[in-house]
Amino acid sequence: MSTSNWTRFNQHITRYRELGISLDISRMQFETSFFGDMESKIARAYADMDALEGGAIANPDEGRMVGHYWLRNAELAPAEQKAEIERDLADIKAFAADIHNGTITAANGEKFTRVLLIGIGGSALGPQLVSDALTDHEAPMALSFLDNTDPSGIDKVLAGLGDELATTLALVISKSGGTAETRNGMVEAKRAYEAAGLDFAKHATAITGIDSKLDNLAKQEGWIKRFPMGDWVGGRTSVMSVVGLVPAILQGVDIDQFLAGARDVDEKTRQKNTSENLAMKLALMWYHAGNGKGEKDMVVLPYKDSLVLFSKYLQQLVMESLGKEHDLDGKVVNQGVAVYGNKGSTDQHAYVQQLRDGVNNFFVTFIEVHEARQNLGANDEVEPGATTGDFLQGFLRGTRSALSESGRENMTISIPTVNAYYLGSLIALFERAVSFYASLVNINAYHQPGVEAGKKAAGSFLEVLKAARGFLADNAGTDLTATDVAKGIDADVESTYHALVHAAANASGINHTLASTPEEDTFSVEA
Ligand SMILES: O=P(O)(O)OC[C@H]1O[C@](O)(CO)[C@@H](O)[C@@H]1O
Repeated sequence: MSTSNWTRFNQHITRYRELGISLDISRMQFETSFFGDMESKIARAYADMDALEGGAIANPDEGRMVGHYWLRNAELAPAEQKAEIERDLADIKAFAADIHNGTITAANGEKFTRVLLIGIGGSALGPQLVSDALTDHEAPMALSFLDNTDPSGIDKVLAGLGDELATTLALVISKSGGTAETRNGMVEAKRAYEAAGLDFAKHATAITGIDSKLDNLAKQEGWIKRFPMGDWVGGRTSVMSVVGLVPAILQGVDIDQFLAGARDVDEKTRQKNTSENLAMKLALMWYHAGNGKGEKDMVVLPYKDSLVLFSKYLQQLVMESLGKEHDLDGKVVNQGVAVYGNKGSTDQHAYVQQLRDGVNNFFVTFIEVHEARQNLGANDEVEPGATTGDFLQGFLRGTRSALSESGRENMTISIPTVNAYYLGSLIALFERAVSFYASLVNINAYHQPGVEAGKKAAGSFLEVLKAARGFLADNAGTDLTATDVAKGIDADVESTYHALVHAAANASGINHTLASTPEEDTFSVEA
């Protein structure tokens, strides 16, 4: 390593010595003037964060406060929210104790042994990350997920539960209480419980907004429990609310430590000395790398299997927050930062070739975990003088050097180990970086207007599908093209074609005859 790299490393590593967390930005190629040039934007970002944490309507489009930082320090919250946070935390702990000790049992009187979490997006990604990162076969309850409306996916999970369904607690999570995928998962799960002779209500718990469709259903059917969600917690930042904490504690995760890790990072990154503020530095590096316009993608590479879902989690946190068409002044900006990655060194044998030699359209965030193995002293030498953990560190260092040599920017976040505390810390670090970055580029990070377009289009497609099936049935025995059907039901012809193909693939009575073009294909039902 050259002297200048070493000097730069010493200059540009920020260490929270008492927490054991550091950020090394020495391999990012910013000019020395960069931080000074950004000063006014930085000042605004700090002011925005103060206002947000102080209870301002930080999500103006939805007229909502943004309270996820209060979840780990209720003292900061307005009185009403403080009371809710404290009540929920006590309630979560009492509920978990009741489930674990058998005060609340399954309908057959036995203790619950498993959890089936039904949710999507922010109502699943956090629990998936926490479960994968922090639990193992010794967890008091195992967790399965229905996080899609894919029937074969649902079948696979339910089949995997088998007879254990009788002692499986269903946790249906939806902030809005009206998300189609989650509703469908719940309906299918309910059917499976009923098919096994089990009363779904006696196995179900809802986590949802007060008076949502789901809340009302759970109330009406007398589910075991309903945990309310405040509208001041966004889905993608809900992992430290009831959404993340209920499944976590059921699996034996130390939720107090999880919250403490986040609270400590919040505190450290609340102070306004940028050279000591890891979250602001992270946001500034995103700004620098992508020229404030997201021109470069963020590749997240944790060198630790237990963090493999972290980039998937960050995809929603970063991309749903920052991917916006308009800025806060209504100007079209098409902002965003794309995120991908899995884990090192595995990815070295997949796409790192392109990172090193191909198109330079990314920056890498390595996540280094100092502790190689919890069982220190295990005999894990794989050749004289080198352990598997030594290799893992070698590959991280090697990839960092190789990328730096070919002018690929990268930074490294280091943590001592993966546990509840440090997972909470990492999540907080990125949450705060997202908040800061949104201010640096003047966007609302807390709404998601773009998602609605796809939901509406899916709704229209289902209408076309129903009408197309009906039209085929009314014209049984006749070969019809998509154009014939589209005219008959007054729908867009391409949507009609896709609806007919889907209908034919999923019903034995509908024939699809392939011709040389989709236009000439015919569909029929037997008379
Ligand atoms: O918790 P809900 O309301 O079911 O929403 C699930 C996810 O759907 C989204 O609203 C996007 O469609 C996410 O923001 C959210 O995390």
